[in-house]
Amino acid sequence: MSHDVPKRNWSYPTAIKFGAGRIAELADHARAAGLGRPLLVTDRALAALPITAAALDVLERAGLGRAVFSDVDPNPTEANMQAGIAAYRAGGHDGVICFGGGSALDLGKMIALMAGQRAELSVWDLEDVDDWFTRADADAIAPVVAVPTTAGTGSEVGRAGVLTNAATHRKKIIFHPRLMPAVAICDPELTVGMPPFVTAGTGMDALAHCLEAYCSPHYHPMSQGIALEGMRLVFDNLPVVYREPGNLMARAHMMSAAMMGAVAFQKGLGAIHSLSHPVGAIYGTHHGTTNAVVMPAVLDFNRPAIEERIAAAAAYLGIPGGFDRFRARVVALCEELGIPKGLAAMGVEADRLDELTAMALEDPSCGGNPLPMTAQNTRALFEAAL
Ligand SMILES: NC(=O)c1ccc[n+]([C@@H]2O[C@H](COP(=O)([O-])OP(=O)(O)OC[C@H]3O[C@@H](n4cnc5c(N)ncnc54)[C@H](O)[C@@H]3O)[C@@H](O)[C@H]2O)c1
Ligand SMILES: [Fe+2]
Repeated sequence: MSHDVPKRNWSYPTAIKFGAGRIAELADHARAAGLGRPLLVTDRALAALPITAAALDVLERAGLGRAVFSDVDPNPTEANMQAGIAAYRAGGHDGVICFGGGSALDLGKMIALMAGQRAELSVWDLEDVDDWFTRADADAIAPVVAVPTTAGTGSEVGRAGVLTNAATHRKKIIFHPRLMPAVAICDPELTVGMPPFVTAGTGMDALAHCLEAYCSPHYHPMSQGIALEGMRLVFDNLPVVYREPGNLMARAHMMSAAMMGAVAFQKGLGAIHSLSHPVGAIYGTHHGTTNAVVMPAVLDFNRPAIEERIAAAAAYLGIPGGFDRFRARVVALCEELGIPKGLAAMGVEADRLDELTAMALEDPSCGGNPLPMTAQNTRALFEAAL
């Protein structure tokens, strides 16, 4: 019966240097990854913070310079990428240090991916569809060192970046197997200064990755286990870091949960992400916060397909009472974290739901949802989440 065994491509993460204070090792790991003239890519707000100056000091003391590119928007765009490529080429750099949240990490990865490619290749030709990545010259991809300062996207252990096409208002997942950072430096001290709403939203992104991976129907038992334990880490630690920003152990657990979510979601994402991507592309809302807002409605939507599976998760997580209590726990967590009560509270307009529905159905995350998504049920889902 060997023909019943599914064919799958699994890939597991990069080297991870985990622990408080490990940013002090940045120059050593950058050199080991082959970087002699790195460009540190971060965003404008982070560029002004002491954690960034301290990281640059480490590089400078080791003779690696302190070149920075910080023209990065939240939900970064192709224009950000082109400006970054120009800075990379002008500085004669030989690799990228991605320093920040998902926006800076992804944009840094896009610069590393595209700076050495032939001029005719558009980044949109490398969308995560079929084997489009083969259009890129793999040997031209610059090495990347990733330093997350949020605990949510897990981009530091992933092979993709999310880029917004400002012309079409589409958020696209750009993928290449060689885009995996050579090393990720995960220092929980870097996440302590996140504003509370960023702590909340990014932590809910990690939960969304674990939850969607766990519920996805695809066969991937390793991801299944990782997603379940990732959910436990979020439920146990996200309220703690929100209340006590300086709790380093809880911050460390959230960094682990973020990476576990990203490792797990190679199993698949689902309706949470397919709804959230168009909302983020049109309204510029924070990704993880948007995921949290739609999460209860998506749980209800998928209930017929996931009720038993969620009951099993609830039992593992110490939430007695099956699906209903699990859902109630998600809602209570959102309330505790001050997550907006619906998409309307984030500025989403009812008269744009048809457009958002069409965009959600184009999003590749749909494919991992436990139930098929149609124009009718997706529009109804948006209404429920409004
Ligand atoms: N590559 C992936 O697999 C993947 C997965 C999920 C999401 N994403 C993408 O990542 C982006 C979101 O990333 P994010 O949620 O990490 O937010 P973000 O990178 O947009 O950062 C949010 C805000 O927090 C600030 N900030 C970050 N770290 C800080 C710190 N330590 N102290 C103070 N301020 C800090 C930033 O300056 C920014 O203003 C979206 O574009 C999303 O689509 C990517
Ligand atoms: Fe996400």
